[in-house]
Amino acid sequence: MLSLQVDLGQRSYPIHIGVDLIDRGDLIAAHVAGPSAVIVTNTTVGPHYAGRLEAALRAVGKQVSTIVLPDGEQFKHWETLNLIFDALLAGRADRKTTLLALGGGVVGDMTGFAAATYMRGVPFVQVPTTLLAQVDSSVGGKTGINHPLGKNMIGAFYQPEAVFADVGTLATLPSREISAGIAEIIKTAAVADAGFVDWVEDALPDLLRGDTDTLAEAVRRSCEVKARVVAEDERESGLRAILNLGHTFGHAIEAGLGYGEWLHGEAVGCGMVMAADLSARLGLLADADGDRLRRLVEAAGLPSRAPKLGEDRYIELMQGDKKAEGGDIRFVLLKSLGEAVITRVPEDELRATLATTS
Ligand SMILES: NC(=O)c1ccc[n+]([C@@H]2O[C@H](COP(=O)([O-])OP(=O)(O)OC[C@H]3O[C@@H](n4cnc5c(N)ncnc54)[C@H](O)[C@@H]3O)[C@@H](O)[C@H]2O)c1
Ligand SMILES: O=C(O)C(=O)C[C@@H](O)[C@H](O)[C@H](O)COP(=O)(O)O
Ligand SMILES: [Zn+2]
Repeated sequence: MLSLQVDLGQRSYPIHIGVDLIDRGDLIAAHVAGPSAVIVTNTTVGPHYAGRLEAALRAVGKQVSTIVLPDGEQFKHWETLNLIFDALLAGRADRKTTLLALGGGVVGDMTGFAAATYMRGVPFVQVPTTLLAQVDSSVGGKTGINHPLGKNMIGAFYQPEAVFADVGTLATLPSREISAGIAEIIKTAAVADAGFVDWVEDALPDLLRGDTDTLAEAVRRSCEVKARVVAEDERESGLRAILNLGHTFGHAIEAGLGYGEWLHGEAVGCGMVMAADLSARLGLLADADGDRLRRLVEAAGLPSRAPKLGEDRYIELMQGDKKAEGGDIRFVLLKSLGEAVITRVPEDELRATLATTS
């Protein structure tokens, strides 16, 4: 096992990365202050892993119950969130109850938001089981749900007590989901670490075949970058927005097609290619670097051609982006593979990118 730290003063927390961590009741229970824990999972992950996590916590004397949510991005909304509240209230969960998010980013984002708001805040622990959740969503405290008009539009910044990234759980993850996780790895590298981009290119075959050591190294390197950015700008008043590379386009694709049609990682992969096109068009990024990013996205098994939603529809959806100010869309663009910049963009250049990439 190896460990990193997210430095946020009194709200600092560890990220543990290793194999079979969900069996480590001793380590996990150290972040369950009261006598009770409630595992929140879904119908796919629960049958694989909830029993092991329950047994591990009971073995160290914790009372444990489990809430099972429907599976899918299309269920990341109010009604599903309410299922968590219904079960917590029916089970008389109190303020000392710790929630454990066992699953991918959807379970993690909803469990975190439930923890932020149940009785005005109870502790929660992230136990991410997708590559995407281990490299990105379990870290940093962005929690929330989708709205038909926009992605992650209702939520809270609320940090977990700890993150346990058990890379052994990735053995049951479908290959399409591995590719989706690689999209966020590429993003993290592209905005902050040129050496990491080189590493991802070399490691890609091993990542795609699910080699445990390579996956663990990708989780470590990604979390190292994310922890650094979050420690500097927890609430995205500036720097943290670089972690949104590809998301302005990507969120428009997700909402425009209907949540769950494309995976979040697929939309981000394609969104990065669109952002690179726009960066090159504005003279910020060399064409060769844009091509290199597109080749990496495609080699990772991700789409690089955007769906045809129509230019006006894309623009309408992107105007609702959380980075927009007074209706002006702000984009995370690239100056090189390893350095990002956040800027407004002339509409004709944006339309040119939409026309050529979709
Ligand atoms: N909070 C953040 O900072 C942040 C960052 C990135 C993404 N996100 C959010 O995360 C979500 C995407 O997360 P995701 O890609 O993990 O999707 P997901 O949570 O939908 O999980 C993907 C699929 O894999 C299944 N699954 C999970 N673990 C498994 C395992 N070990 N074995 C077999 N199947 C498994 C899930 O049930 C689901 O069907 C999006 O809603 C996105 O907005 C949030
Ligand atoms: O942690 C962040 O900050 C990110 O932007 C990470 C993204 O990968 C993630 O998809 C996040 O949920 C997007 O945030 P949003 O504020 O644009 O909804
Ligand atoms: Zn993302």
